[in-house]
Amino acid sequence: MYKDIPLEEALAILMEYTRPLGFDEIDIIEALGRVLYEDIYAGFPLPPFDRSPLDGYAVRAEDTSAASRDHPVLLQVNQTIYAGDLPAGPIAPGEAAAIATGAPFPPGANAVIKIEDTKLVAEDQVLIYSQLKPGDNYINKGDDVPEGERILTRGMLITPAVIGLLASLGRKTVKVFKKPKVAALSIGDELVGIDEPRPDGKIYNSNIYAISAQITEAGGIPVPYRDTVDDQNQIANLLNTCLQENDMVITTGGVSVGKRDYVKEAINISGANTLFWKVNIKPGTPIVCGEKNGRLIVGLSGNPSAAMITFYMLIRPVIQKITGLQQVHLPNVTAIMDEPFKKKSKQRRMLRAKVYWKNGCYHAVPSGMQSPGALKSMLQCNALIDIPGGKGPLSIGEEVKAILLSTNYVL
Ligand SMILES: Nc1nc2c(c(=O)[nH]1)N[C@H]1C(S)=C(S)[C@@H](COP(=O)(O)OP(=O)(O)OC[C@H]3O[C@@H](n4cnc5c(N)ncnc54)[C@H](O)[C@@H]3O)O[C@H]1N2
Ligand code: MOO
Repeated sequence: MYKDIPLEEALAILMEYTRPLGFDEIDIIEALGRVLYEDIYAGFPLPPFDRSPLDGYAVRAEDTSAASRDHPVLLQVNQTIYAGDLPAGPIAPGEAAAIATGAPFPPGANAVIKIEDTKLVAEDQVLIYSQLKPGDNYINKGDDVPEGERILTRGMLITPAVIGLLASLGRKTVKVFKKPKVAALSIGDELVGIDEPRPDGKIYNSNIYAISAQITEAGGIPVPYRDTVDDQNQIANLLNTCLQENDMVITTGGVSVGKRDYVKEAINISGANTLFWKVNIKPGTPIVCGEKNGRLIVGLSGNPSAAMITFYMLIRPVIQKITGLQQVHLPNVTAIMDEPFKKKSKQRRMLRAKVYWKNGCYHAVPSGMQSPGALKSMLQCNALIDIPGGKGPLSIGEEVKAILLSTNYVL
């Protein structure tokens, strides 16, 4: 078992035990936010035929070479092509085809003049008021996506644009990585459920809800369990149930050095192998991690903000890797402190902060009280300022590294 290890080392250990789970085939309409399991190749070009980008007339550009505002050219309209139609036939010299946006080009035409630069003078005669070059307003088949191109790749997050492309290629269903089931359980004699009365000295179990929401946000399926009291055998039994029924287990509370902090012992009793205890990061230091049959148990601090922050740094990338996502690391930016942070910190600290864009660069302010049990400061927190151990206090104007948790408030 490793003890007091750097954050990056803890993450590397967790990642080592993390594998994707296979795939589900689902309707594309259900696929937003899932991760592509398959590479997608274009079975046909997009657009699938040469087409007009405008409502107007398809012409031979050569026929318009003498056209101007004062001396329009008269062409014979030999057909009308609407979107969804096929051309009735080619156009010959001196002819034009009325054409709608998205309609296929007739053979012989090599440009489109927009309707505003023409005037219909009889049912089948049109005046052309400007010159065109071959290829003007002409969309070739495959201009957007050539046939055979690998347009989407395994491991990509499915966005609305991905869904649009799948539909353009006629895909009704798509293979996506399976979501992991992640057990969430909270440990502590002081906890009561939100549907129960709260006697003095007790607190509502908020972690189970916040952590479940973070599991969902990371792409997993949260499976909340009833909270459990500080009893090592009960915790161990519950851990084993959770391990059997889920792909991973997250607990909060009972990981420190108190007499009744039993999660470390319970991991042992459950038959899991302890991988590490304590990570060099404030808040959330006493995090513990075990593994049994390739499934991870991660015990986070009971302190609500500490649990959420260590979740962002250590659990989110793990769940995202199980969901098959290629890009799991949070982006970071350099920001300028707009308020001081007065504490010097022995350990590396993740300071809850609000980052925003001002005068051409990022700025940051602490987002409130930094005590590990204070939750309100997570409300406006869109970033964690990564302060190395031994550094601080931070003064106004100082440059810091800010790890972005979301783009809320950033712009
Ligand atoms: N003597 C020492 N004491 C502590 C140390 C230490 O090194 N020496 N470490 C401190 C640090 S750092 C942390 S972090 C906490 C971690 O404590 P635990 O993970 O054992 O958590 P608990 O003691 O069970 O709870 C801490 C705090 O959070 C509240 N809590 C717990 N569960 C929930 C929940 N589900 N929902 C809402 N709030 C919860 C709990 O009531 C406590 O107030 O230990 C320090 N102590
Ligand atoms: O590591 Mo703890 O969450 O700071 O008090």
